[in-house]
Amino acid sequence: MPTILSVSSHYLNYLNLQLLVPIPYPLSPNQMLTFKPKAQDLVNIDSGNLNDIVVDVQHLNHYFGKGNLKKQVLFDINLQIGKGEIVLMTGPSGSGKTTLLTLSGGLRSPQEGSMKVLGVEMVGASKRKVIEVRRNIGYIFQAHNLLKSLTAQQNVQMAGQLHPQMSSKEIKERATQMLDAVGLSERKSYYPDNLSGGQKQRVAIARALMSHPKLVLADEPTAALDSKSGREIVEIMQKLAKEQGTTILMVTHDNRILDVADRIVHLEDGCLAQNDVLTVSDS
Ligand SMILES: Nc1ncnc2c1ncn2[C@@H]1O[C@H](COP(=O)(O)OP(=O)(O)OP(=O)(O)O)[C@@H](O)[C@H]1O
Repeated sequence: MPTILSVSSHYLNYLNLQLLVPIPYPLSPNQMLTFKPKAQDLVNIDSGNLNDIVVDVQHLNHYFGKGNLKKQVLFDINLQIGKGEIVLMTGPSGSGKTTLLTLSGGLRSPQEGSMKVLGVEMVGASKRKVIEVRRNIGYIFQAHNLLKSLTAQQNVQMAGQLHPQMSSKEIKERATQMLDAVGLSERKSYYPDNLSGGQKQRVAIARALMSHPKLVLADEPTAALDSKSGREIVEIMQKLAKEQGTTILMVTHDNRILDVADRIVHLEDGCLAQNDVLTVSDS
């Protein structure tokens, strides 16, 4: 009898997936998991709306808490991010970076002002619309959220399940291609526990970019890594994003990686410093 592994429902919700069968543990490296997107979520983004502005934030305010405990954490944010742009967001702890990132990713509902992501107004958007947007976004977090019971290859393949137009064969091929691109050709059948921190983060990048997302949101992806691995991670992200025309919004405290940005924006006490343009030298 195989042991039945319970997959966190939080994790599946995050991927907007529904588990069709219990997962026997451990899976053999070649085994393919069967998930399907929840039927009501099968709607596509109309990329005709995009006009090359991927994130368009106007006069956005955000509050936590209610009544006497209500506290404003974002103040009149205005930010436009174009197609293929790599924008780094810096700022002191508590300045609102993660809040702005999670709002941009449809992981939190914006309340006031306007926030268009991939052409969709997220203020007041239905759950269905939000899920539709999220399917076109790749997320990379400091905690890589890999499933321990799945190999590197299977973890990456899971992201392909969000896209019903991709056949199982295509999903497998694309996952292999992405793991090759992040330099993990020799580690595809490894489980996360047998990978280093940098290697796990590479798997997370391969997973985030697996289905050609239009937007990648990364929250301190190098925080847990030594400087060499951190550098490698952002360079891989930069290269893949430029090749695929993907937009990246990345929160970072890591001064050593600022040069990968096309633009740096700075948050201070919930306010965005505007026109903080980085001049990247070619030398
Ligand atoms: N769920 C929440 N409920 C209430 N307050 C929150 C919540 N999440 C964040 N905050 C508050 O909102 C403010 C901004 O937090 P946020 O996590 O966005 O900052 P940050 O710039 O990402 O910080 P760090 O660099 O430390 O991660 C902080 O004052 C924080 O305490």
